Amino acid sequence: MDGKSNPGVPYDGMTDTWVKKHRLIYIGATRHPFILSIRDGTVDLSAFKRWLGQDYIFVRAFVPFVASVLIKAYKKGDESSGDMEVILSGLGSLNDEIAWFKQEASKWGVDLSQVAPEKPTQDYCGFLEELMRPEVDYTVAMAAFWAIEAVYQESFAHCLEEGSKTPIELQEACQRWGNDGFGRYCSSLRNIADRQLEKAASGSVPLVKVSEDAVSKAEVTFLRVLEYEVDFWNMSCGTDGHSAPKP
Ligand SMILES: Cc1ncc(CN)c(N)n1
Repeated sequence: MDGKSNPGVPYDGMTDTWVKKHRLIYIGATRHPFILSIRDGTVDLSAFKRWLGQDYIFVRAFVPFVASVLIKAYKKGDESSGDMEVILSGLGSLNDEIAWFKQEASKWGVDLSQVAPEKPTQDYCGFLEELMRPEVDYTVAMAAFWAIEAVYQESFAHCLEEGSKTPIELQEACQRWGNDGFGRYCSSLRNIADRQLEKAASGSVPLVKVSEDAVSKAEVTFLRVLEYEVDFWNMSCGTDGHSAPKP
């Protein structure tokens, strides 16, 4: 699972190997029919409103998860890595994101205080809780953090590409995650995850078993993130069997 088995072929990092290896599910998460419907302008606005309410609940749960990653970065004690600064900037953006959700909800007439979490939201938030445990390795938590942000970045950036017919009233939402600055932030998260994975894969001898474990756990965690993201989009579309659109 070290992704370096081809001598002579440029090595882009473990996360790149995973994206290539798990291409189908990665495409499933980043080119989901919900996103494609925004991009081609056919999106059902009740689906968008459902996504808005559920994602507000998710983002509130995501904040303590990111805080837990910050604690892990601090405990690692490598001040010169700059990891804490990157993660802190993420927490700052989440503060803006929560304010944006409130403003957007009032624009669309969604009463956030009345939104109850659907099953996929509950499950995804439960997964974040699991990842917050102190015994979860920093490498595993960072891989999850990068994957969660990257799915939104790639999905919403696709809705802003040339030729897309994203309705004007949804463009601001797409800009939030599809802008270049968010893209650079995701690259920083990816670099941290890749560096950690690289260290774990080449682990110092007495810790070899622990490190290899972290690498395989991180890959499984990456896949679980993609599955949760697909379920989340399915729920937004009303195609998950739990939340059929109200007539
Ligand atoms: C479900 C989900 N995944 C990712 C993100 C990006 N923070 C989000 N807001 N919601």
